[in-house]
Amino acid sequence: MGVEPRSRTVAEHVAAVLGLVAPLPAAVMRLSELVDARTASSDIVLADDVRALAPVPAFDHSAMDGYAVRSADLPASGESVTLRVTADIAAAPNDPEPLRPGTAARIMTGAPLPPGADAVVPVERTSTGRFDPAADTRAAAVTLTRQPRDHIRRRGEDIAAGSLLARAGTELRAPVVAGLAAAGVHEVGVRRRPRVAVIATGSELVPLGAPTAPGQITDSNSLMLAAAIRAMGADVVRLGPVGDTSEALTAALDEAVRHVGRSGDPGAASPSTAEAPGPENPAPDLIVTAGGVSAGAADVVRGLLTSRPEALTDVELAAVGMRPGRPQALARWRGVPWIAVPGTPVAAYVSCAMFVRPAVGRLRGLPGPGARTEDRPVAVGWSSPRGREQVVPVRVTARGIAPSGDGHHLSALVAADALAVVPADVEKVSPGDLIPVIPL
Ligand SMILES: Nc1nc2c(c(=O)[nH]1)N[C@H]1C(S)=C(S)[C@@H](COP(=O)(O)OP(=O)(O)OC[C@H]3O[C@@H](n4cnc5c(N)ncnc54)[C@H](O)[C@@H]3O)O[C@H]1N2
Ligand code: MOO
Repeated sequence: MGVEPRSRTVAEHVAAVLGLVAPLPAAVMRLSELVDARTASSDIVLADDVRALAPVPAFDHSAMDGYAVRSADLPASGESVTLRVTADIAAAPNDPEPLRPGTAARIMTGAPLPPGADAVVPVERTSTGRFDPAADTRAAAVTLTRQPRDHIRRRGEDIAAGSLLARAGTELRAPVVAGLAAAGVHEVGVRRRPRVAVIATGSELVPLGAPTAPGQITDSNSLMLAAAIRAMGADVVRLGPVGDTSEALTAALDEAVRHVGRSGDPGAASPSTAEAPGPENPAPDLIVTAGGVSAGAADVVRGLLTSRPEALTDVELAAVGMRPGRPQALARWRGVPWIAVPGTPVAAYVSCAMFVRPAVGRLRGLPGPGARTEDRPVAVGWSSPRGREQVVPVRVTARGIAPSGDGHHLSALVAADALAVVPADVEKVSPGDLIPVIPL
C-alpha cells in the first residue's frame, strides 16, 4: 500500500496479521523428551488429532483395598456372609486365578480383578476392619455384606482405545501429558515454540543499567515485550535498542534474521543458546519492533517502510481504530513477518496483546485467532472515544472492573489484572455494563 496509513478496525488489522504468518512445520517428538526439556511442555502444541492407542484403565481393577467377591455369594437381603479367603492380589505384576464360588480374594487398590469376581467390598466394611501393613493380618475367612457399589474400574471406561483424546491445537498441559502417557501414546506430532526477535527503536533509548545522558531514557519496551511474548509460548531474542537511522535499523533487522535461537528440539530452544547462523540456527519466525511508527521526523520504522528497500515486502501502514495503539505497521523483512508496534509503553503492550498474540498463536497452531476475552461487569465507569476501540488497564474485583489508573500511564498497566476492550461505538462505560476483558 502507499505511504499514507490506511484506516482500519482492530479486527481488520488482526486479519492482516494472521495473513502474514502461517503455522510452523510439525515434527514428531517423544512425549518424555518434551516434558523433560527445560521449557514448559504447555508451550508445545499438538499438530494433529491424537487417538488413544491403549484403553484406560488397561484392565479391570479394584478401586478399593478390600475383598474381591462374586456378588451372587452375598445375600441380596443385606445379611452378612462368611467366605473363605483363597488369594491375595497386590497391585503388582499379576495374573490372578479365577475366583471360585463361595470364596473371596484379598485385593489392593489398582490390582487386577480375578476372573469371576464382580464386586469389591472395602476392608473397613468387613470383619477384617483394616489391613495392617506392619503385621500379617491375613485372615482365613472374612465376614462381609453386599454393598451398594461394586468398586471396580473397568478396562477402557475412562478412555476407550481408539477414542479421540486431544485435538490438533491442544497445548501439552499437564493433564494432556497424563492422558497421552496413560493411553500409550509415546510420540506426538508437535509444533515447536516460535522464535521471535524483539527490537526497540529510538535514539533516546539506552539498555537497562547503562547511564542516561540528558534526553535519554532506559529501554523498557523490549524487556516488556520479551516477557509478554515468552509468556505466549515463544522463544525471544532482544536486539538493540537501535538509534533512529535506517542504517541502524537495517543492521538490527539483518542481525535478527541471521541470529536467533536454535531449531530442532521444540522443547529445548532457548535464547541463551543463540549461536552462529547456519542450518541449525535459522531465521526467526517473527520480528516485533517497538517505536518509530508515528509521524515524527525521526520515526525510523515508518521511514524505512516507506523508503522500500529491497529486503522489504508486503508493507502495510495502518491507522487502527484503537486507543492506545493507533499507528501500526506490518511487513516482511527478507521474508520474515514483521509486526511494528508504537513505542509509547502502554500502546506497545496493548498492541502486543491485540496483534502479536494472534500471530504467535497462529505460528504455534493454536485454534482461533485473537485474545480470549471474558465479559465482566463494570464497578467504576469511565468515558471512551467514539469510533475507536479503547483498551483500558483495569483491576478485577468481586464487584467488577475498575480502571487501574490513567490509561496512558505505565503505572496503570503495572497495577492491572486485565485489559478491558471497549467497543468503538461506546462513549460511556457505566457501572453494571458488561465489558469484555483480556485477563493478564
Ligand atoms: N503528530 C503526531 N504525533 C504522534 C501521533 C500522530 O498520529 N501524529 N501518534 C501518537 C501516538 S497515538 C503514539 S502511540 C505515538 C507512537 O509513536 P512511535 O511509535 O513513533 O513511538 P516513539 O515516538 O518512538 O516513542 C513514543 C514514546 O514512547 C517512548 N518509548 C519509545 N520506545 C521506548 C522503549 N523501548 N522503552 C521505553 N519507552 C519508549 C518514547 O521515548 C516516547 O516517549 O506517537 C504519537 N505521536
Ligand atoms: O494510539 Mo497512541 O498508541 O494513543 O498511544
